[in-house]
Amino acid sequence: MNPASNLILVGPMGAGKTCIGKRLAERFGLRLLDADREIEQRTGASVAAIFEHEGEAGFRARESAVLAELLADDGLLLATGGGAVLAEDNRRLLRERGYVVQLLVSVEQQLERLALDRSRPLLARGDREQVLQQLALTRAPLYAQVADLRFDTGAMSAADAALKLALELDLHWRRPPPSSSVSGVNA
Ligand SMILES: Nc1ncnc2c1ncn2[C@@H]1O[C@H](COP(=O)(O)OP(=O)(O)O)[C@@H](O)[C@H]1O
Ligand SMILES: O=C(O)C1=C[C@@H](OP(=O)(O)O)[C@@H](O)[C@H](O)C1
Ligand SMILES: [Mg+2]
Repeated sequence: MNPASNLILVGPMGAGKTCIGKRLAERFGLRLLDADREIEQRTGASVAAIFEHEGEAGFRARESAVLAELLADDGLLLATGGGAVLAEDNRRLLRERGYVVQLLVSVEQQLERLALDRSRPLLARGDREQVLQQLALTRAPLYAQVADLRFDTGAMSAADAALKLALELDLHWRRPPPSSSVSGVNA
């Protein structure tokens, strides 16, 4: 949706949604929310523990509920989890409630960035490269369905990626005017 007051980051694990999101939130004066952290806070358990005890279906149900709750608000920078686009209702919500940026990353870069990571349960399911390739195949079209803008995080640092993406957003993201100017009332 454009104009939109929320900025939403989607994309695969290791694309940089969480760490680029932090920098963009500061740059644009948005309230930073990370869907995974919000799920963990509400559940009192880690993402890995939720997968272990409730299965992926249990995690997805929690994820959908949290996305709906968080996106009732405005002025957010929402870093989603990589599977947030799986449910059609989630995709509709993301499109309706924000300007959606799809972060692109190659499987090679994912493998490098996540080499030491033990917190992502989907990466513990077998050969990491095969898992990531399979996820990329099935999910790339879903990210594309919701994206207003695509941004390749490529071979640059997270800090540089955030700076470059901010410049792109300055060009393309139309934010609604502050509510005071909409109503014509000045404090
Ligand atoms: N553009 C980048 N270049 C190098 N490392 C990155 C980049 N973006 C993210 N990282 C690193 O990759 C890891 C995963 O990033 P994260 O923001 O958690 O990804 P996501 O939330 O999309 O899964 C972190 O260690 C982060 O520092
Ligand atoms: O791709 C996925 O299905 C997942 C990605 C993770 O978030 P990040 O994309 O922030 O790593 C987290 O939500 C969970 O491990 C499942
Ligand atoms: Mg993340």
